[in-house]
Amino acid sequence: MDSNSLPPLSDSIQLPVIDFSDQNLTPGTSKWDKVKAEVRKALEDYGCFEAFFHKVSSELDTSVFEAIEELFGLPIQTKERNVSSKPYHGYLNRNLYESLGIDDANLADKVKDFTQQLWPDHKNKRISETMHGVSEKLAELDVMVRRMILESFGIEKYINEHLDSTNYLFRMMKYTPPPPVDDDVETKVGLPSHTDKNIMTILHQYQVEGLEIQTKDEKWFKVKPSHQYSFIVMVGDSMCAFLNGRLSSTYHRVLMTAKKTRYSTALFSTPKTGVIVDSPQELIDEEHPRVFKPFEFNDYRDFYNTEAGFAAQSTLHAFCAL
Ligand SMILES: O=C(O)CCC(=O)C(=O)O
Ligand SMILES: [Fe+2]
Repeated sequence: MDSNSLPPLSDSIQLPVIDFSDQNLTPGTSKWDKVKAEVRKALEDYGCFEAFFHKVSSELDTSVFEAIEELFGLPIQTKERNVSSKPYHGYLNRNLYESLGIDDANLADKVKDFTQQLWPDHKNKRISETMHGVSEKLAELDVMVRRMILESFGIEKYINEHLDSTNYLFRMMKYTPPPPVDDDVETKVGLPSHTDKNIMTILHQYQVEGLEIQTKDEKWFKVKPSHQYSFIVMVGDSMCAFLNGRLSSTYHRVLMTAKKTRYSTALFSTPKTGVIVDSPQELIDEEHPRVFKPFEFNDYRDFYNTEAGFAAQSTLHAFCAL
């Protein structure tokens, strides 16, 4: 989370809304090409957009919300059993922010391992099926978006290799409202300003707002989704590096201006251990010289976990700019 001084409270922004709910949204169709152009434009302008995605039904959304409330309601000693060897993958608890993580959340057995950590006796099948169900659906959205991005840059021949080189982390977040007496902006920070380090992120907030993004002119805006069931899709640093800087990752943060507990979820597509994040030669030429040195994602995340990495204005530039 890069250090940034905090400006006054922000206005709202309506991000471009892109509809992924057409059953016939398949590669090669005119509908696909239209949505692809919208995705490219929104990501160039904002590094993120709002997606409508009917495959996560309102029933599934409600089940996820109930499951999250139940998970965070567990005793802290139980939640602390959600451990991982990778940083930012297990249980975290800082100030207003608490979060739990499921690695490989699109794989049923891995989600069962997670619920077994928390409920060793009965594994909580209901919750594991819900979390696996939503992760699987959101992974479909992630694949569509990434396919569109690669096609739009004329590098679709790398799509299978690119998809095979990533896995999915699903995180659930809980933000507690700050004490009502204190009106200092700093005490409202749920999550400080940062760019995501992974490939793409799909965020969902449950009714209580708080997510803010920084636009290219460095102004902060509250994200106001146009619909309760929509998702915010964001470019992460690894996608930025893979595309030789052609799309930028978005600075975002959570400010707890609401007086209610806020829950959110995120599906992160992330380079697998050992994968080198590098731009295809097609994206490097005289007009677009190479911007970043190739890197192994775990080294990048480890750098972010150091004092220098955390303090850097841009972790990506501090780590691997040429
Ligand atoms: O809770 C949110 O809306 C944002 C979470 C986030 O930015 C993150 O987990 O990286
Ligand atoms: Fe983030």
